[in-house]
Amino acid sequence: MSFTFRVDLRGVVDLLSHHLYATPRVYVRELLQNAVDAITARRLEEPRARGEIWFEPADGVLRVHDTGIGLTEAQVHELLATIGRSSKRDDLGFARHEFLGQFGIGLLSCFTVADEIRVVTRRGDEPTVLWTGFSDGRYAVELPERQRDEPGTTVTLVPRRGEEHWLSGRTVRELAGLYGSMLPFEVRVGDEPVAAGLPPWERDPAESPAARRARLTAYAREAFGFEPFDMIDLSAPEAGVRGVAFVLPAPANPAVRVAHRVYLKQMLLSEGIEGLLPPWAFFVRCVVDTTELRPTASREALYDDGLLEQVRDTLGDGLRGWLTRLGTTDPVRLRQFLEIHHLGVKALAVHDDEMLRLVHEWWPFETNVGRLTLAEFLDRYAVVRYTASVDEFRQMGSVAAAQQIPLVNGGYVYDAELLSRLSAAVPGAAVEELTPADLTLRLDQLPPADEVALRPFQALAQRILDRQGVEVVVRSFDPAGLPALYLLDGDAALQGDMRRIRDGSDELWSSLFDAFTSGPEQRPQLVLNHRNPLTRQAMHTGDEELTTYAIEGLYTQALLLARQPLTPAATAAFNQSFLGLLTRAMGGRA
Ligand SMILES: Nc1ncnc2c1ncn2[C@@H]1O[C@H](COP(=O)(O)OP(=O)(O)OP(=O)(O)O)[C@@H](O)[C@H]1O
Repeated sequence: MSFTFRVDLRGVVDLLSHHLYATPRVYVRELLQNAVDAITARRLEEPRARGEIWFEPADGVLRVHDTGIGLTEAQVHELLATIGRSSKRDDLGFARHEFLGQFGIGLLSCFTVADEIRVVTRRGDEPTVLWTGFSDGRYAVELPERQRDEPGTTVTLVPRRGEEHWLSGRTVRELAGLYGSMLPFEVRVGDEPVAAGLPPWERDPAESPAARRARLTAYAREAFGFEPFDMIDLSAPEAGVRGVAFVLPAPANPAVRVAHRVYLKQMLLSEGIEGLLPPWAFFVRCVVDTTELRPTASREALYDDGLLEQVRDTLGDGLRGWLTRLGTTDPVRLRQFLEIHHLGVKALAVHDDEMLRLVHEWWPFETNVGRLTLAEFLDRYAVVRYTASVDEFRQMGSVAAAQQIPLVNGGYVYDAELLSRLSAAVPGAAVEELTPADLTLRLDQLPPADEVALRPFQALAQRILDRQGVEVVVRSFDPAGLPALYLLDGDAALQGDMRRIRDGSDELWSSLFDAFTSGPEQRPQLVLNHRNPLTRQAMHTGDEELTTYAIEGLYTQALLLARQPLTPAATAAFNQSFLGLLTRAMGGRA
């Protein structure tokens, strides 16, 4: 046996009117949309019919009149009284292309602000019908004596107590202007038209480029609250999309979802539509009109279907094309743009060769020979050697420069990723990562006789720095003024962190961290510079206590130069060395 679901009307009305829509403001949009659809339907039968929508806030209620197709009594029963029934779907239940609505629930949004909705409607020469709906789910249908003079519909909202302000003249004017000012019909509130002139996506052949720029700049200021760095015309004919992207004048946070203004057949759907552009395009805000993309029932989002995906790609291509054109037509401006939005462009270049070539050509990287683009760097030095972290660059930059190794800082967001795939996008570009271990290999070894002579010293130094988990190496390198160099590569840093966490955690966690730290231990290195007179002196003091202070002092100084944090053990070493050396300098014993 089968049964039919029963529905608690009061619950459904409450759910649809209060929980589907983000704000009561949208009731004006839903009324406008019904009026627009009714006029469209009428014009399918009478192409020259007037298209007028008139909001009349008066006598404590709001009336909305339209010159649309109207409804017969039978249609009123069928369409207004059945939740989910709509005249805007075809026999197979698909949304009809020419209408804005499709779900058969929009009118219910009025219950967010009204307790009672009255619809007086007339279709052709049929009698006028009055439908009255209440928020508790009841409705009544009457054939009033007084006939409408013309076909069309008037919807009257009787406000709910406490919600009267939503129906005030001021609010209605603001909301009708927001949602309806671009509509190709005459929309009025009281006696005032709400039209806002030429929509931003339209072009007027008589308008000069400068005048258009000024018009669009004013629009961006008003709609988005900023003076755009530039504007880009957008078009995706497959979905009837036309629009303008405004480039933000200041860096945007890539983690914040970007929302755009989307119009459907010239009526504003929402100011907060996400997902219209690819995620990397966080440096623009758009206004677009579409004829084909479909909104979800709340109209706060677009259906994420194949068509939207295609539109995303097409609009993304448009933005990418603007960027590459800027590189050829106005490089200075492109540099200004990159100063502001390099993060967005780099995010894009991680997957996009064309954008990577743009970064290669135009974005100046930090290097140990000054700021240079990768193209300039390759031109001069033939190979791009880079460090994968800012710390490594800080540790190695000046020493590498002294060894005639030009070095790029690849430590900022996306840079190492971009550098590692540069040769795929730029044929012939040679790229190599330089690790601290590579650098140590490039520093001069001591002559064998010196090595042998220094063995006792090195063993002592190693014993002292074992407490710090550091390996001691002696090399001879420039600049001679640098006594010691602290080198820590990424893997060693990670392993060190893991070990510290392991040692400070309970049994369960420490056994888990053991799994990560069980490989051969990679220790940071302290490279003592044999070319430095002070370091050389420290190697030959013949006084174990003084050597200990000197090694601890050189170690902590190298740590600070590498901008590494001082661990408790390093701080203790620093204190001991400093105080010990002071005491000795003043002629005492520690
Ligand atoms: N001003 C109007 N003139 C003529 N018919 C109307 C008017 N307003 C509503 N209707 C009729 O009532 C039906 C239900 O309207 P409602 O706004 O609830 O849903 P919809 O517009 O069909 O779809 P959606 O939920 O997507 O807005 C419409 O399909 C339409 O046939």
